[in-house]
Amino acid sequence: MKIALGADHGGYTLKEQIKKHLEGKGHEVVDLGAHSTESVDYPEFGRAVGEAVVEGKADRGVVVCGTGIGISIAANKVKGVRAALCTNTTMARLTREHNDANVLAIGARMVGDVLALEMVDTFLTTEFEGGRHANRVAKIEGEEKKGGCSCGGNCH
Ligand SMILES: O=C(CO)[C@H](O)[C@H](O)COP(=O)(O)O
Repeated sequence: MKIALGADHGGYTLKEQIKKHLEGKGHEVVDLGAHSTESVDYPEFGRAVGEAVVEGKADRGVVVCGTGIGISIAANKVKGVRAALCTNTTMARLTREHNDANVLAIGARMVGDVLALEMVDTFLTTEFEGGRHANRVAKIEGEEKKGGCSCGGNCH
């Protein structure tokens, strides 16, 4: 699989570990930064990963910041992104099975490295269940089309 990775300074070290882990398993990694622990702003990295996924430059994305919160919010601003902040492997599995999440968000200051790598593996190996969940994901996509304005999707 082709995986886009992004992190701020708080997530940089874990992002590097995830990169090594994924490459060791034969995945192709698209590393969209950051490239050091120098302080940076997480929104640009969340956006970069989100765009890579919706533009088909990566199959899925993983984003990391200190809590995982800011970078997941940023990634979710990109239309078509369903970024899920997870803190355990059950969430990582269920967000694939039920939400068809395409970006996994992790808080490097919140979870240990071993758990983080397990969540990544679970996220990448779990398929969307479809069925009743497909209707719900379609409704999320419908909300995106409305674009937060009153046009009903006509102006986009
Ligand atoms: O978790 C984050 C966003 O949700 C950031 O990683 C965090 O806010 C960075 O903080 P600092 O600049 O103090 O290292």
